[in-house]
Amino acid sequence: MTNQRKGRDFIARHGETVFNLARRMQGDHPHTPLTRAGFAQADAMGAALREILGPRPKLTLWSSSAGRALQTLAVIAEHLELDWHQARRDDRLVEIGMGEWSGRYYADLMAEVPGFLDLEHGLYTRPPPGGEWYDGIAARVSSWLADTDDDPGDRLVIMHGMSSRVLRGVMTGLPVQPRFAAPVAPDLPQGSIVRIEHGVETVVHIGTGRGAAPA
Ligand SMILES: O=C(O)[C@@H](CO)OP(=O)(O)O
Repeated sequence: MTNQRKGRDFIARHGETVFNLARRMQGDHPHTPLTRAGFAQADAMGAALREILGPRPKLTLWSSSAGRALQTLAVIAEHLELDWHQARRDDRLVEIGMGEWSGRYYADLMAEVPGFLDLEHGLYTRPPPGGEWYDGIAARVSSWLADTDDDPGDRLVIMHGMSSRVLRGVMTGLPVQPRFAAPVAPDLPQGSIVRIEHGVETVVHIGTGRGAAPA
């Protein structure tokens, strides 16, 4: 499926959190706060978007309902002189559900479940127990895309390492990767922003953070 929207979509991952810093898995955990590095990444994202869009752009603001995404959006909105309270949030934009792995340290899980992480792709090799798999993410982000297809003009969407890669994969029409059962776009450092227009992706800002996993 490719995106039918006429406007441009700017898609970014939230800034670094205390869990990212500690190499803990947060998944759909509702709130883990940003670190100072995370605020600096959000600050840089805001400045980059202001360079591209100017002050008070016509932009529909969307965010994952997770606190770390909303916190990142607050900093960006300040740069753009937009009202954070106008942002719309949706649970279909949250990070992969990590089930029993939620809150675990990557190092502990690597010792307990060797091979659970595909280090080359920065993705899991199996669904987390009680969690979600990439086809589930593709289904929920596709549902969000279908429901919001008639959003006017440009949009900014703040989400997460893995779920943003699946959304970007769906929007750019990448093939389903059998190993992951979903289309998954390449990983980008935390703090990066892509623009997708008519199904074509362009990286408009490269962040200084880490990749999706281990975060
Ligand atoms: O939830 C997490 O631990 C990571 C996984 O990639 O995602 P994010 O930090 O982007 O929310």
